[in-house]
Amino acid sequence: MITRATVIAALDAIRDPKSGQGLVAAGLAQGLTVTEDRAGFVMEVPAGDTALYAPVRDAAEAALKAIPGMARVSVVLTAETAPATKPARTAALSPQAVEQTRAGAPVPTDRPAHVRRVLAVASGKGGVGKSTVAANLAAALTARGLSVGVLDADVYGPSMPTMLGVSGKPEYRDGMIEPHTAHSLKVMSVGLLTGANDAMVWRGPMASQAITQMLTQTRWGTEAAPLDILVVDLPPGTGDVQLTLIQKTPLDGAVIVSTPQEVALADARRAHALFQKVKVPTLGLIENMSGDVFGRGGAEAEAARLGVSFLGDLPLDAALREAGDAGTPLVSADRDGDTARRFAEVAARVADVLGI
Ligand SMILES: Nc1ncnc2c1ncn2[C@@H]1O[C@H](COP(=O)(O)OP(=O)(O)OP(=O)(O)O)[C@@H](O)[C@H]1O
Repeated sequence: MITRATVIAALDAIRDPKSGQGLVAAGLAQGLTVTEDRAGFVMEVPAGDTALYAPVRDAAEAALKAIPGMARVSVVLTAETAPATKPARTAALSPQAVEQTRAGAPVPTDRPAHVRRVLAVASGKGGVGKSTVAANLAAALTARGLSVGVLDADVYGPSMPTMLGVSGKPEYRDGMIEPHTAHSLKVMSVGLLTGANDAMVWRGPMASQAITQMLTQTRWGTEAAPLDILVVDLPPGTGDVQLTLIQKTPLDGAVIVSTPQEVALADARRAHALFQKVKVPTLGLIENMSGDVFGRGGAEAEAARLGVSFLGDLPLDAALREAGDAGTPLVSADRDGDTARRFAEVAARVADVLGI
């Protein structure tokens, strides 16, 4: 029988690199749950500090696994939503896009060519696993035999290059950007325009211009081989950047990812309100990190309150993070696993409501 005191002692033996205090004392073990043979918690750190804290998470995981009798450990490292003001950086935009970035220049809102459906994956709050869900949902849609693209529009922290294992500036050919292909997905990311490790935030007009360009000038499909669905990973939050993006992107629907906690659900409500404002249908809510640490069922109840569908829940599963860190979505790496099956159910509901 593992006691809470044993777990706290193990965690406090690990130092927060910033304050020098033990992890629990430093307030870095949120939602700490200890059951008979399991322990888990969430480490929420400021955006930009995730690289600093990744080894700390690994050390915490190792320390908990070393406790005799411990069967399962879940430590989730998440970043707070990026602050709104960060220095703007110059992105590698095409000459047309630079021209369109001028104040007052019209922004095209055309649909991307040869793409049947455009789906947004959104979250009101950062760090709830939106990108993980987007990558695995996309993989689950390909497993249904659909042709699928992923547009990583998360200007605050583009994670698709890492999660899908793609790198290198995309090529322009015949006036179009050639997307990368990985795990049968066509991939384009805001991170590929400047480099995946280049932490960067664009100002609103620059960001939405870059995304419009990636949306409409990428060769997602051809007349002979159209793309069935493009999954757009939006930046987390419900501010002006998100509003501008969803106004300028021709979306057929949105799914909102939330953890079961009230604070994330409140932000999910705001995200739904934002989509209502611009008349994009919310196809439903997805509960991520469902289970011991955060509880479960919060998103389903919230969906009922909002009058939208509940699309399914996804467990807190360290394998999801490990697969993402290694550049292969878990759904592709372990097709028959329990988590892949849960994603398949969500994908079936999404495909059904979009009529693909
Ligand atoms: N169901 C899960 N089980 C375990 N770990 C998860 C799960 N979902 C996401 N994670 C991990 O949580 C962290 C945050 O996930 P992710 O980057 O997908 O979140 P996000 O909401 O897109 O973040 P951001 O708001 O920063 O863009 C990552 O380390 C990811 O691997």
